Amino acid sequence: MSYYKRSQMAEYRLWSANSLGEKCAHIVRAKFPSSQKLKAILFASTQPRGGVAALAIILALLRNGGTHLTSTRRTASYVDAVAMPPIPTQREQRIVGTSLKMYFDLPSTLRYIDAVAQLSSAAKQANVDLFVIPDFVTLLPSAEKLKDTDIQLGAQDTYSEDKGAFTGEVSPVTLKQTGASIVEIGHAERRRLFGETDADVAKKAAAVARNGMVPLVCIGEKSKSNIASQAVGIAVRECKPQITAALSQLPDEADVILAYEPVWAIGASEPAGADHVVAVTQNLRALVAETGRKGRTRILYGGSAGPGTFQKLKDGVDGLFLGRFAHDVGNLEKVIEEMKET
Ligand SMILES: O=C[C@H](O)COP(=O)(O)O
Repeated sequence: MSYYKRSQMAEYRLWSANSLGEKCAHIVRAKFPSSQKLKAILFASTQPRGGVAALAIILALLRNGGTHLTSTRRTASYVDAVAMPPIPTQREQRIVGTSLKMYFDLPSTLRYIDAVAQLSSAAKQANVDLFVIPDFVTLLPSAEKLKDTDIQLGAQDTYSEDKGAFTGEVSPVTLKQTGASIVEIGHAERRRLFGETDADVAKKAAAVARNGMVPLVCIGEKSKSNIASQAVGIAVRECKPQITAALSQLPDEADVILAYEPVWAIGASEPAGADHVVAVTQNLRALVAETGRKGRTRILYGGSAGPGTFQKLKDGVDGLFLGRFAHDVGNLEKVIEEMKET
């Protein structure tokens, strides 16, 4: 196969698979002169693990200023002469939302939903998708309050079967009927307190998609290393089976939201470090890219996030999943405003 054809195919692999590809290609296009761009793409294409390799190479290029790519012996001047087709650089629509967990009673939840409803036009103007996840009991009145807004309603969990003798569980069919369009599954608290496994979460993901809603799959590492270089590897290793299990049960074209929440950052005084989150989420994006799935995958960060967090993480995530720091609706408003500016 000609170098031209191979480089085209390599670039196609980078940008057609998903937003990781788009972002990688964009980085290469923006940062490097023609010969290096082509070499980077060609080099990535020769690697056994496509997207992951591509990302590693591109990150390496960014670190060393684009001067160490001469190991692509086969590229040479032949490739330098090739003109590449335009690369799409569109980013994912940003998204922010909050789960109330079990913090509020019924009247407080309804007051909260009223306040969130007021943010609909701000979110629209900022081009940010906004969602809110109250408890099950408050879903119906919340849906009523949000019906004239663009705000999406979510549920905090679901059962994996549509109907039957499952006392105490809530069917995804019923959730859909309330007006919910997002269902959170696999939160660290459910995994820890209620023993949910990756297999349970995967079945729930399938149930959510089967009923026409988007699964918001929570993932995150329990272990924390103080050695930064090790911490990223640990996180990716722990998150990988969580993602793989969920995606394995989802139709290829189903949309999914992954909420990356390091377990040790949930309920803390501050979010995980930005370098850590960006490195981990870029790796997770590469993992998803490897699957070649067609559905839209957006990645959020959660864990003590609030105003000021998104700006630091925007190279890795498409948005935030807020907890306590959104209990003050003013903070949620600030986050939306910040997403508009970044
Ligand atoms: O569901 C949200 C996350 O678990 C984050 O909660 P948090 O911000 O209160 O730590």
